[in-house]
Amino acid sequence: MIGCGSMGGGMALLFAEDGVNVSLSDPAEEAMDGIIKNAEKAGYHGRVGKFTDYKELCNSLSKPRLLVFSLPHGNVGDKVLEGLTPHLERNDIILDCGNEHFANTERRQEKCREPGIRYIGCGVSGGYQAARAGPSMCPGGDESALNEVLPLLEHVAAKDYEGKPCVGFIGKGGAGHYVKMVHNGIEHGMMSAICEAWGIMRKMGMGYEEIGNVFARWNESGEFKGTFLISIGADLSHKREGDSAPKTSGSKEHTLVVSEVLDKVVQDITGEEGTGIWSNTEAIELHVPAFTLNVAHAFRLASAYRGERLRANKASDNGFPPQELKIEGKDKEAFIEDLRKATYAACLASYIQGMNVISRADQAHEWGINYGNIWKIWRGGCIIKADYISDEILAPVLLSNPKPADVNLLFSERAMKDVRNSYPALRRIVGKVVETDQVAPALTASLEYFKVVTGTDLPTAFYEAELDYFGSHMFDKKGEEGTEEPTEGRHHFEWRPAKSQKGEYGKVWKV
Ligand SMILES: NC(=O)C1=CN([C@@H]2O[C@H](COP(=O)(O)OP(=O)(O)OC[C@H]3O[C@@H](n4cnc5c(N)ncnc54)[C@H](OP(=O)(O)O)[C@@H]3O)[C@@H](O)[C@H]2O)C=CC1
Ligand SMILES: O=C(CO)[C@H](O)[C@H](O)COP(=O)(O)O
Repeated sequence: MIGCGSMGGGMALLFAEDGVNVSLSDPAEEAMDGIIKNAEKAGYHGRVGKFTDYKELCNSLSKPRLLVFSLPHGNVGDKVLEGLTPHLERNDIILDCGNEHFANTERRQEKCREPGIRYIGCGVSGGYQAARAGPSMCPGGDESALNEVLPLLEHVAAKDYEGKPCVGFIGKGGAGHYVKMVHNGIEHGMMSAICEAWGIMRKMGMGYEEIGNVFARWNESGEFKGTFLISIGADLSHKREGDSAPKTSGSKEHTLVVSEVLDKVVQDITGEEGTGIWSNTEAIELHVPAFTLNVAHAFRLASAYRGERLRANKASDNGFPPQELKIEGKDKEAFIEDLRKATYAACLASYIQGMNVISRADQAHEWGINYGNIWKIWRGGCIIKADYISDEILAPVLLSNPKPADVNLLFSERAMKDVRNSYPALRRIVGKVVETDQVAPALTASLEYFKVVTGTDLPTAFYEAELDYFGSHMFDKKGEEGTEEPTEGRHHFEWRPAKSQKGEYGKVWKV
């Protein structure tokens, strides 16, 4: 295990628990000592050892060697690979379990081709708790190498509610890391919608624990049945300082922990993680409309700059704070039901947009993605696990052995039945949000998304006319054949001929 942080440490113990001898490598010796101590405590006697030298580390492994990376993305992995390569042999396998950028993965796969090292890019999900108990695993690259390690991975991976392992070959090249990256993009859309619903309930005067109880109910049945992010929302809402762990410094015993958390999401800016940036960049570069994912990302970026928000608040004479929402009795029940459906609609939008990014990339890179295996790995152990969405929305499409172009859930009558069913609630919630200045960027963007992507008469007609006016960018005309594809229009109108300041005409147009 190269990299013994929160994920690597958990996975090292997970492998040891499964009977595997694990050799650790990490610049921090105390991190390795901590893992060895925990392994001994758990009864995995002598199964975990530490190494500070790559040669000794590689000599400690049976052949073909399996090296698991759990490292920060970028240069670190390149340096580690460079250091290890002289001590590795043909057919050794690297299983990169970090959140690495797929282009780095493919570059390293290329580099490993000549020495015959097989490099698998394997996103893992579920956080550090799942690293210890069994994560969802998303491997891509050399299928023959994966087949060699699959029995081990199937043993340790998370299991879905039918006991099936949440791991399977995703596709060639960097496909595994790509799908994990988009998993995180979907995660961001869902987390944005869920926190927005939480913020709205707070403005309804609801207590933290009362909101937790609402999330617990949402998680029990209906469209949010078995949704990991909703279930942890329910759980965290009740956690108090000193309950199960020493209290956080400066906090009072028994304070609800969530009540003390500041409103900043910073890891895009600190560079700890890159998946949110990469998945949005990919959506834009592949021309996939991903309203919810893009806006969720911008929302967390804006949240990170607290100092700037404070200054802008002052400059704008206290900003535009959300008003209290006074909704009581039966109206409150109905409003919370609308909020549930609206939040679900935004989560569904996130899935639709994420799957569209994956299928577009699959077509571009010809990875031959196994969509049935995406369904399988997202069934359990991962952050976007959502039983209802998995069973009702994803299964009919992803298990039909679809061509990438047919993966678009917007074409699925089953998915669109849910969109139609939740849309009126989403509209009512966004209406209230606008009226009372609630903060709900992902919910609002999702409403716009569904309107736009199903719309057949968009105001972009006027946009196109203006583009042609100043840039002669051409346009298609209503009622013509062959206008469905995103190809350049066939008409230009000379809206205002170019003239010199003296009134002389410039370019002469053929019309
Ligand atoms: N945290 C999470 O929930 C999840 C994280 N991931 C991904 O898994 C990877 C690891 O994440 P996480 O465990 O949270 O991060 P950590 O920062 O906790 O762990 C990374 C570890 O790698 C070590 N490291 C740095 N350089 C080297 C090196 N040259 N050789 C060996 N080890 C090195 C670090 O040591 P030091 O601290 O001393 O620099 C650290 O112990 C990342 O790619 C992350 O994106 C994936 C899924 C979930
Ligand atoms: O990969 C993960 C989960 O799937 C990690 O938890 C990761 O740290 C989340 O970070 P980000 O919100 O920046 O994607």
